[in-house]
Amino acid sequence: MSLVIGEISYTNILPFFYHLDREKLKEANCHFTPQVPAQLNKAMAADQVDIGGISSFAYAANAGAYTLLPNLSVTSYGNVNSIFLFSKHPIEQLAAKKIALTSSSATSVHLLKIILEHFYSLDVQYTTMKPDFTEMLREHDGCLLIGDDAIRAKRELPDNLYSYDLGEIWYKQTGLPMVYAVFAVRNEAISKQAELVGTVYQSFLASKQLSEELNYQPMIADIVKTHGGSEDFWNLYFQQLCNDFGETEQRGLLYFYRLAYQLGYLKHPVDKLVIWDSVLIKKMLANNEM
Ligand SMILES: C=C(O[C@@H]1C=C(C(=O)O)C=C[C@H]1O)C(=O)O
Repeated sequence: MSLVIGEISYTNILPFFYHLDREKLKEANCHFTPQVPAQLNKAMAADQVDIGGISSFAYAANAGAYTLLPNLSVTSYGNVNSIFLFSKHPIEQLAAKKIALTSSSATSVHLLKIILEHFYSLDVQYTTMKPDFTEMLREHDGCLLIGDDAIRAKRELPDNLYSYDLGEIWYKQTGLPMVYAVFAVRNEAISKQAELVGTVYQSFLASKQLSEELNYQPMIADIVKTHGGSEDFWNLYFQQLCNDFGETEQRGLLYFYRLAYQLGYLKHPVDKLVIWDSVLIKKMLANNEM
């Protein structure tokens, strides 16, 4: 029995991974695979990754095959600070303009399309590219970057460019949080090895809780060393992200799915989320079945 754990290679997912007892999980035959979200989405759809963080859009595209893990997400109520449309023109003037989209995202590219099409009534031309800010803007009017690529570009943004935080726009337009990443597990992995899935789930939850209790220290000190930026920036970044997945976050996500379906980005409507039963998990733990 073994499980492949997908690990999004951006700092925003760190609260779930920083305090994991990786040695213990490796001894239990878990393997970690760090990749950008679009690659993890693909790998999970191809049965190469069993459990972990994926783009929330990828859950909707594979809803029948995956189950969501409760209380875990990467969400923002307003500014997300790492998902930006950078543009040579004000957003209202983007009709028929050319936008380069990062190839590492699934949620944010659809979020941008929904924002421009549904909220701004703009028809825009899109090209998908590797997340290279300079290359993307060479022949395009704007570009979408996410994660650490977006944080770096925003830090060094030339004065003549506009930047739009997609989390902020979504919240202003809908009054709802935006869920970028969810934690999912392939249904097959639950049916074959529920105990190990439970152990991994509890480990993610414990890491998240400890991260919150410690106010994201010392994680932030490590991030400053590896990614630069100030402690103040990262403190605010993690304070503004929400890692819960309760009723309001789920409502925001379902509204995103509704618009994605209406605009033709999802083949099937998703109006229900299948979430692993946390009561059952607790019972299994209490009975020492995990
Ligand atoms: C907040 C972010 O959320 C990420 C955005 C994703 C996407 O657009 O598909 C996927 C996973 C999240 O970790 C970010 O990368 O900045």
